[in-house]
Amino acid sequence: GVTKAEKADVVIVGAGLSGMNAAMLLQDLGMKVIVLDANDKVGGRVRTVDTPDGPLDVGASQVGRGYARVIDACQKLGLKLIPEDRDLLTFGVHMYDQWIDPKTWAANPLNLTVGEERNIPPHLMGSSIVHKYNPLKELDEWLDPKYASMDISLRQLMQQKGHSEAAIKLAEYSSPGIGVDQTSMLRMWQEETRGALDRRLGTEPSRRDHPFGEANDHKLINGLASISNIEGGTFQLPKAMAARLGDAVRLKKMVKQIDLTDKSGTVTCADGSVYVGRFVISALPFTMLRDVTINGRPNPIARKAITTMPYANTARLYLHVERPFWKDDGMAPSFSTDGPIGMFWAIDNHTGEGQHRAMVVMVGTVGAAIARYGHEEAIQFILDELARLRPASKGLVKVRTYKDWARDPLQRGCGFSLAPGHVNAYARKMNTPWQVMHFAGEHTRRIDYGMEAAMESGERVAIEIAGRA
Ligand SMILES: Cc1cc2nc3c(=O)[nH]c(=O)nc-3n(C[C@H](O)[C@H](O)[C@H](O)COP(=O)(O)OP(=O)(O)OC[C@H]3O[C@@H](n4cnc5c(N)ncnc54)[C@H](O)[C@@H]3O)c2cc1C
Repeated sequence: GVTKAEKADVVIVGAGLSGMNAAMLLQDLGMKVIVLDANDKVGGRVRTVDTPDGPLDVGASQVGRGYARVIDACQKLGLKLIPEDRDLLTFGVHMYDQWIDPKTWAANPLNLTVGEERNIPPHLMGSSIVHKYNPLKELDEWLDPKYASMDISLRQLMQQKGHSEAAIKLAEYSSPGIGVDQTSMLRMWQEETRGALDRRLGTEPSRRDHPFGEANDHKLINGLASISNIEGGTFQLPKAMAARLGDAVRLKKMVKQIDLTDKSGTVTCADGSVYVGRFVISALPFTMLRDVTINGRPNPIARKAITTMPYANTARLYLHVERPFWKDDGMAPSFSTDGPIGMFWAIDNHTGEGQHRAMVVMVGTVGAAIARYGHEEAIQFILDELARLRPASKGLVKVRTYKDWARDPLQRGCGFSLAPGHVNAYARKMNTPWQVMHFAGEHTRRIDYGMEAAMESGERVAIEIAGRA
């Protein structure tokens, strides 16, 4: 039969933080909104899983002290922020198939880097170089055309600055972003510059005793730790936002087609339901929007962004450690490796004794590579590799859950990236509305990152639409 279209002022596609923040703001302005999500739950990349160790965040978990919008939303919705209970134990380094002591690395014969490079621990080469040459001071400067010549890869930057091939090789395992060839420096520096802002909000540099040290400072400033979590798991936030939006949120609505004119947008779902809005907001990652048929006036910039924007992956195996096996083998509890499992994070329970949590964290090229394995196959592969590197861990680690975001059929990645050349090709213009369709989502950020970037983008589109309505 013929389906009658439901009408709204704004039809929002995607019930992640960005889509729902836009929806709440527009609803507050008296507009009728409908939010469509393909999943059977809201939240997108905010997801909490129940485990025998309690609620576990497999997506976003860390709330920075500078997350004004996230913190504000938590306060309004009655959610409690608690200091992050995650201290990473000391890191060892396994590279070239052996254990390396970062303290004696400068004199290690395996160290083929030259000059100053020799003093950089091998697993920090990428991030150190990115930091060293970051010219940005302001949060939105990465988009300033004066930096157009820096829309290049880390390999190109290192070659320009005269770094050794050995240093570039090391950076391959530790560069922020997807890899030394895949990510624009401007994209890496945007994230670095934003991260530095949070670090300046009260964390003393002297306390930064390891690369993730900023998460390690439990000192409260204005009642907030440097990193907080949402009590009960981060999913409490999208859950409370959805409750506030009430029946405006429609689940299991897989959007297939968007037809745009200058007056309205028509959104069609896989189940045949149709929604018409004076405005449409796309709050989908471009990995998903590229599967939606969009009919409208030709828009080469948006098409290029939607179809070519790369996405990084994060895959993590969450473990319960029965007994601290690092006391048996005498090695550093956590480690970084140039092999296929990337990083093992041993997470302190604040006593050093007894049971611990741990995570195998795979990002960058390692995160991309693991996505070729199915769920069970990946778990076995990771456990085998962990047991090979740390035989003492055998039998002492229990799997709590595994999440590979590239294999999530509604996400296909953990976060947007921009390839060398992409900032110049489309990033400065991609947020321009496409007729009545506006673009939200963490990938449309200007100044923020993580969940706060999703919230920032939801606020921006709500203001854009309020201005046109
Ligand atoms: C492993 C991991 C760790 C992270 N850690 C942190 C952290 O500690 N701190 C932090 O601040 N940020 C973190 N982030 C980033 C943060 O989760 C994201 O920036 C943010 O949640 C993105 O929100 P969004 O609204 O842009 O998109 P999403 O959350 O991706 O929302 C998009 C929605 O669209 C839906 N959808 C997809 N296709 C369709 C379709 N065709 N039709 C209808 N609906 C569709 C999806 O189901 C989803 O709900 C992390 C992310 C990951 C993956």
